[in-house]
Amino acid sequence: MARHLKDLTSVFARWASRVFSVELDGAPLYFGLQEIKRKGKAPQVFSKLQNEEEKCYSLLVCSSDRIKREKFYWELKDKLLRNLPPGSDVTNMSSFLPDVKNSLIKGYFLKGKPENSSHIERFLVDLEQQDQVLVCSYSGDEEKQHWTQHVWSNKEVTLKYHVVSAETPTCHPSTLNMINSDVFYCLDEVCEVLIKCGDIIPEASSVLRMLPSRVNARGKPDFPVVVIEGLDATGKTTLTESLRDTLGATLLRSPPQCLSPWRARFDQEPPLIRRAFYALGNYITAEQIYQEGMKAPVIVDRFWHSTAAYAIATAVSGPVANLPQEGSELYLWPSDLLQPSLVVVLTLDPEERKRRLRDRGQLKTDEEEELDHNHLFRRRVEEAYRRISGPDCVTVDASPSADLVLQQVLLLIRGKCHL
Ligand SMILES: Nc1ncnc2c1ncn2[C@@H]1O[C@H](COP(=O)(O)OP(=O)(O)O)[C@@H](O)[C@H]1O
Ligand SMILES: Nc1ccn([C@@H]2O[C@H](COP(=O)(O)OP(=O)(O)O)[C@@H](O)[C@H]2O)c(=O)n1
Repeated sequence: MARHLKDLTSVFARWASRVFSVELDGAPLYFGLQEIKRKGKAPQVFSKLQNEEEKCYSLLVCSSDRIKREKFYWELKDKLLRNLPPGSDVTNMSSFLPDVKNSLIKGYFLKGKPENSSHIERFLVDLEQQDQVLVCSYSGDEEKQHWTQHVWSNKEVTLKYHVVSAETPTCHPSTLNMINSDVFYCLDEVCEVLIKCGDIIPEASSVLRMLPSRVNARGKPDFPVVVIEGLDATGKTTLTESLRDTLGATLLRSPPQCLSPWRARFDQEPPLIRRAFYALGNYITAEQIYQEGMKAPVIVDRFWHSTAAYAIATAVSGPVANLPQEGSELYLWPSDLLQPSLVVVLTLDPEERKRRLRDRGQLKTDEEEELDHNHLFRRRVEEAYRRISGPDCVTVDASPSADLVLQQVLLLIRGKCHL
């Protein structure tokens, strides 16, 4: 057995209990495994194959080093699209043990034309030799009613399972691995990721140096702290600047100015690393809030709500129903991070938001770009904002004039913060 398969004893111990999810046309289709052949219809993933002769493969990225694993998975899609013959199809897939935390393994599902199978298989054998991926191929019987999964190891097929339909899991599989991977809940976990990725991203150590040596990220300042949240172009900058001027407050933002030189660099990295960067930004901003909040009220443009809501909304796909359920621990505020006195989320009709974006004519992050043409993503972000608890957020309609929005938020601040 190949070395990486030995390393994966725990994965194989429960291999037959695993469920596999393949994303087709944006929706996940699930299948499971059985050791004994039983009668039944082929799972949808296979019955949906356009061309009956198509060959299918799955690649699961299994390195035990999570930084390398995320980075390899992140870069693998491009590598597949570059190296596979034309006409091959690559979609996202994953494998997990239902309800078992941290059991999710991410990968890709491939379909190729039968005439390209030797080319594809040569490429997959090479890939497997890199000890980072677990390759399976799938074959159907004559009537394509019954499918078998062949687990590869060192160019050989070592295990075979019968493929069967599986029920849709009660929670989206991505939520199984979210804690301290997509969303961070304590500074130590954030630092651990950034320290470990120093080998492949030298900038990580410069970023870590921006963290004050004695962080008082949980301290409570004397003056109120008001966070303004919302999607891009909902009017956060306009409102936060007016609040600063009206209240004689200090205006801060997360990520803080000191991280600007590295932001574009970390925006290109896989979620684990990118989210750790933004999470660190919140802890640096928290320290600044504490210092400034001893002298005057503080207004903050984006904070932990942004980091968590975008991360959760990106990690799950599909409709809002796929988000972690309301009340889930995933929406809990980190216990070591300063809690603002008030969080206001600005909401805006999608058409008006687009109009403001166009008028501003600015470049957007890929995620903001995504918000524009993916209304499901936008709805997931807005709903995740709403579900985050401890401080909860108050939603304010940002479509009236800038002055009316300001007056409304001032009323909220006066009511909640006694200013
Ligand atoms: N209440 C408002 N009504 C109309 N236009 C607004 C309002 N608030 C902001 N804008 C305009 O919309 C655009 C986006 O606002 P901005 O404050 O930069 O948003 P954000 O900081 O949330 O990205 C700007 O051109 C701004 O002048
Ligand atoms: N505190 C923060 C702020 C931004 N972000 C990320 O940064 C992106 C939005 O930043 P942006 O610069 O476009 O926002 P605006 O300040 O332009 O409204 C989102 O994609 C978030 O993923 C974050 O994760 N945490």
